[in-house]
Amino acid sequence: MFSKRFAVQLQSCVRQFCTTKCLTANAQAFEYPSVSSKLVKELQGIVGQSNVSTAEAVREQHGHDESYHKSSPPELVVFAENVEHVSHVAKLCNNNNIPLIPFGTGTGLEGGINAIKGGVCLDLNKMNNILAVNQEDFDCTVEAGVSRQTLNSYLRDTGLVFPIDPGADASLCGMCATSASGTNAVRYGTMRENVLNLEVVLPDGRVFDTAGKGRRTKKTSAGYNLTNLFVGSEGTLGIITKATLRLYGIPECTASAVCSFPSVKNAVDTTVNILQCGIQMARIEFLDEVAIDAFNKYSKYDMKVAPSLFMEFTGNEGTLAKQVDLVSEIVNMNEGSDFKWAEEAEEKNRLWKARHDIVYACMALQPGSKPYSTDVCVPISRLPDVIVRSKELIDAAGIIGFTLGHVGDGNFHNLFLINDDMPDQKAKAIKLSKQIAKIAQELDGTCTGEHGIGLGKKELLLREIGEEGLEIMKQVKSTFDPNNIMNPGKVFV
Ligand SMILES: Cc1cc2c(cc1C)N(C[C@H](O)[C@H](O)[C@H](O)COP(=O)(O)OP(=O)(O)OC[C@H]1O[C@@H](n3cnc4c(N)ncnc43)[C@H](O)[C@@H]1O)c1[nH]c(=O)[nH]c(=O)c1N2
Ligand SMILES: O=C(O)C(=O)Cc1ccccc1
Ligand SMILES: [Mn+2]
Repeated sequence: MFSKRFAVQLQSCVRQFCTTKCLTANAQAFEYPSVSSKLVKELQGIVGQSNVSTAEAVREQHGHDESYHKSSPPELVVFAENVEHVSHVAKLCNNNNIPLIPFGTGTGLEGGINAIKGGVCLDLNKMNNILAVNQEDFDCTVEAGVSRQTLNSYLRDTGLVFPIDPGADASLCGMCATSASGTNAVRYGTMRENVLNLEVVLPDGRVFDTAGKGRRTKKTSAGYNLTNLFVGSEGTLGIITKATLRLYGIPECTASAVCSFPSVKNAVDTTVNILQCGIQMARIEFLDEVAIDAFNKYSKYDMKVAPSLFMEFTGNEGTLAKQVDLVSEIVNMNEGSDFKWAEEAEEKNRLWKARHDIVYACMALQPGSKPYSTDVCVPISRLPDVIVRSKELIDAAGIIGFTLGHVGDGNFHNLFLINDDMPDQKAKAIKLSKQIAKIAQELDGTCTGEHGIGLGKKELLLREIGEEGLEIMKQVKSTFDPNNIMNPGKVFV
């Protein structure tokens, strides 16, 4: 019997021996072989010449997401048009030990698409058909490249909506891959609660449906939950080529409001009180005074520069009025003031768009900067503690940090502005981010509520689930991806 170590050495010798003409010089430094011109021709044979690009601009565009992580362009980009393309490309890469990185829309915030080990980026945007909308069953099935806004525009006349809203117009399968959520998870949950089935291509080319072909039930007890194994897998297990998603009726009535508080603690305590009273809210968002200042300047508002809550209520006329009364009472009890209501649809849309633009609002304060984000989530009772402590750390570090987030879920972000010309900012942001994640973990929370592990939080994942947990995750990965070609270098230390 060969020992495992010997087998790995042997594999690496074979790889080196097999490496033919390289496309990029720096790919030589990686443990994976470079993409040979022979392989390029084979890929062109699968997807057609026009669907393979080695152009510098295309590679660069696919080498980074919206995070602070430095760009790592893939050796080439392949555009798939259908699941057969995906299957053949995966198999070819697998047989040649070439890294394969699925690409949605590149709006991720943890460096998930950066090709740090070289290889092939598989862009799925050309697979953009909405395959089914079952109005009477409240579900739909979309191909990998369909974005959230495209789906919702398509649904406009049906009275239905796909509500999960990370702000960015991300691909829905990318949102599955990162287990995205956003402002209205309080009411609708995250991607985990809203995916009924996924079509997945494994690295060996097999295509399968995680809940069984054509299944689209709200409930199932049939075996392991393979669907949710792929939700949040960040491209490390296989390629999601189709998603069957839950839809919701647009609520009869919606009301949005903002209000201000004398301190961060008052605002967060209000959130905790509202949730502990069991009041059904659609969104409860927090912005601290630094974020409100950026919000006012960028989106032309004149809110009081103070810690604030943005809320959304949904229901019918009767239920809505009761909720609003109760929440107003809790707000007053916590010294909240300056209640402002957005009633017209236009006004509400403007308010929530401005909330979603907050990252750009903060970045506008330091043009050319990139956002460095924390993304912790804690049990709701621990939220005041972790937010107050994180703000104290930020003040002590002498760096500009914005605090905002989906406090109704116990999930919040600190945003630091990173300018490549100011290395001390980056060092401070990295240190703070780790400190805050560790505080969250100590308070029974997680280092990421919605952005994922990607490149920057691998150590924190180990800390969160321990050596054994990580080892089990690695075993799961090797079952699906024994050659470790799927998005290597991500998630696992
Ligand atoms: C301004 C702004 C604001 C926000 C956010 C981004 C930005 C720019 N996000 C983050 C982002 O929108 C979210 O992570 C999306 O789910 C990413 O979807 P993309 O299609 O862009 O995936 P992207 O292309 O960035 O890929 C992300 C990861 O998923 C993998 N992947 C993509 N498509 C795949 C597929 N079909 N099969 C397998 N793997 C695949 C990739 O390999 C990578 O690891 C966010 N998020 C959030 O949850 N809440 C929020 O509030 C926000 N807010
Ligand atoms: O706005 C949000 O809720 C986000 O998740 C985006 C984000 C990006 C960078 C820093 C903080 C938040
Ligand atoms: Mn968020």
